[in-house]
Amino acid sequence: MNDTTASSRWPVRRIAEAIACLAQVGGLAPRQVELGEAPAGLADADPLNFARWIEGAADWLGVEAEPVVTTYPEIDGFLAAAGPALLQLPGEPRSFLLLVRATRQGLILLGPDHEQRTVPRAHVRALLCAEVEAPMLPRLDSMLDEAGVPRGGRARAEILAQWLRAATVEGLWLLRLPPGADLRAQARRFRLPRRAAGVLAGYAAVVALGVLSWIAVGRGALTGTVDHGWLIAWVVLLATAAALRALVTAASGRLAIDVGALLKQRLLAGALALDSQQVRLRGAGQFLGWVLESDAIESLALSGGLAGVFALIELVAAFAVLAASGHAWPLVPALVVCLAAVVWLGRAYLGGRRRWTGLRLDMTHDLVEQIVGHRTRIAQQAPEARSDREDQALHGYLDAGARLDRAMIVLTGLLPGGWLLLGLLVLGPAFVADTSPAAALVVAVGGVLLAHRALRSLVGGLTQLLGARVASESIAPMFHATAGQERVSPVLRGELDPDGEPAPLLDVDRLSHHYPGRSEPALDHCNLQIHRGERVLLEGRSGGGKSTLLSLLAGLREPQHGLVLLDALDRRTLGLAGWRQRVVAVPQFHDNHVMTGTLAFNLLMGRRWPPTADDLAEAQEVCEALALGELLGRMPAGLLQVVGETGWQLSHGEQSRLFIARALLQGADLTLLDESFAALDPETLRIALACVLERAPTLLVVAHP
Ligand SMILES: Nc1ncnc2c1ncn2[C@@H]1O[C@H](COP(=O)(O)OP(=O)(O)OP(=O)(O)O)[C@@H](O)[C@H]1O
Repeated sequence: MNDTTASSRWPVRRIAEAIACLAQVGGLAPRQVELGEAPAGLADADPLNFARWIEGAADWLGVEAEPVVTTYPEIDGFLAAAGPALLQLPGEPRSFLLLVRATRQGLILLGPDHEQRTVPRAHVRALLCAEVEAPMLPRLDSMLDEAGVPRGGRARAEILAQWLRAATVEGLWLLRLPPGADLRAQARRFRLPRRAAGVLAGYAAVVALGVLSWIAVGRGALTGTVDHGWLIAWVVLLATAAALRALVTAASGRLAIDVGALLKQRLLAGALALDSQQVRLRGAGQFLGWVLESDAIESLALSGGLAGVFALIELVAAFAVLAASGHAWPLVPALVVCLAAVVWLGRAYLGGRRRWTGLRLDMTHDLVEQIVGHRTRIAQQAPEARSDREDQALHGYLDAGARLDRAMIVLTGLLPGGWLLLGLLVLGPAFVADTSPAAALVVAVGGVLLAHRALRSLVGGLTQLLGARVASESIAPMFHATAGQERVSPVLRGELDPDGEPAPLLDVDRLSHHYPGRSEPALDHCNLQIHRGERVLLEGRSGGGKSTLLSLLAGLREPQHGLVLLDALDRRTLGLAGWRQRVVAVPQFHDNHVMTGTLAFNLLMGRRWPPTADDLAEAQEVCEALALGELLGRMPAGLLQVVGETGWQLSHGEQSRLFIARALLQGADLTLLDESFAALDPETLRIALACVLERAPTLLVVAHP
């Protein structure tokens, strides 16, 4: 390691400070909170817990540390584009480099003295890859020596890249703002305000050049001074306007893509942060409606927003031209009246759009519910009664759609056309009576035409913006779902284990839960203690509240009364993410899902994604221990086989074991299984139970005798 790189190395003891400094230097404006020195056990924590602590520490600072696993050949590309990023150096003791950003000269690293230094990218790359390369080097070097090829040449690098093309480099984290962060901060990070101002200034210049070119044409035509030089000047003006317009279009396109990405990220984060119980209560149909609306909001808001702002610029130009035309009265007041009409009609359009969207969402909801319950309907509902409700709903929807169309026609068709007619009528007498100089009339007509174009863009943009507003009203819960998320200071797993009398891992004290609308509580003053290493079987009558208890223990529901403590800490202290890392639940079969994706993703989604090579090896091992090895052998792509609705179909018992494997692989302290063995034959049950007993550190199983 050269001196500069060595002096940029951060020890694990100062990792919290390192993340905070890097976030600050990287423009992520971290929260000003004290993290102090890393916990004593962090240096020796296993990689999974170590990674979780880093991600938790970043979260506490209000930034996101996204783990990255790159392949050996991709590491150069990663270093060239990453930053701010945390790079863990291989080997013991654990240490880090903080990559601020890449430049042409090399990588800018932030050192422990808070100084930034530029080091060659190759140095950092060599350090990160040393461990992966080491086993290959003796064979490679002797091969090169035998062939008489110098060891330092390109051949060595090329052969290594070939040999190690599937090898992975781990221990890399990108620091960035979380998708749920304040939108203004995110916009600043992408320099959106500055770029938007640039686009607007560019468009204003395009409009100004357009007006200037018309002034030039008008002057030339009216004064009869159309010569070669004049023509060239006019062409130059037009060409400049065209080139500038192309630039503005490209810049606004890029701006729209970045704003769209920001919105999408926010909505996705919101969707993931929604309370799962609430989502369930609303039903899949309403959720689908939200997803459709969220798709609409992006395109409507972006195209409408830009069109609207461009139209405002054109309107300002139109007012200026009309004011200078000598016909400011009555053209300027007439244009103001037209704008007032736009506002008034816009309000009517907004009301119609709300009604129409509401009906559409209701119909989407109903349709999905009917698809879900289709077989039941066919079996139980009289055929003649089946379409009554749909007919009524469709009628209402079509009626609302027709009204909305009428409002749209008035707004987008009649209004701009009406203005054009009005403007020309106002100027008509002056034309006929020849009372006004020709130049003034030409300028006035130009102003009327410019205002007509502006009005057309304005109403077009306005209808799209109003559509986006209505869509955003319907998906507001999804958009704001990330707002109230708790932040908790990171706690390293095992750090709290007391040395003396072992406290219970789980301590439930007088826990009660009452479902709304139910006369009896599902749980009433329930007490339970589970110590580390214990295996508890929970039996009880159907409807006795076992699943409710498990959902409370797993953090899927908030306790209404009573306490649930884990290692003597409550959920608020550990945070929802911290709680769910420590307690994993396998809900009843009908509440669990196989995602359409690879088997590996389905197994490791609760542990870490993307997975490391060790994660994949452990997933394979757990599958074999659960008697899924034979199934894996049959799958052509093994762990990478796509499963789920459109993929490889799994039997009931295979799915149950996939859910168990997913839970075991999460590496939680407490595993909760809700009738997970119900679908297994006695032999498979014996194997699966043995695997669970061996691998789950502490276990609570709900089962019927
Ligand atoms: N989401 C819900 N809303 C309202 N009531 C609910 C809800 N979930 C469960 N309940 C009610 O709470 C009570 C306890 O249900 P729970 O599912 O916890 O029982 P259980 O012991 O797991 O039953 P089983 O052994 O049949 O799975 C039942 O009376 C049930 O009807």
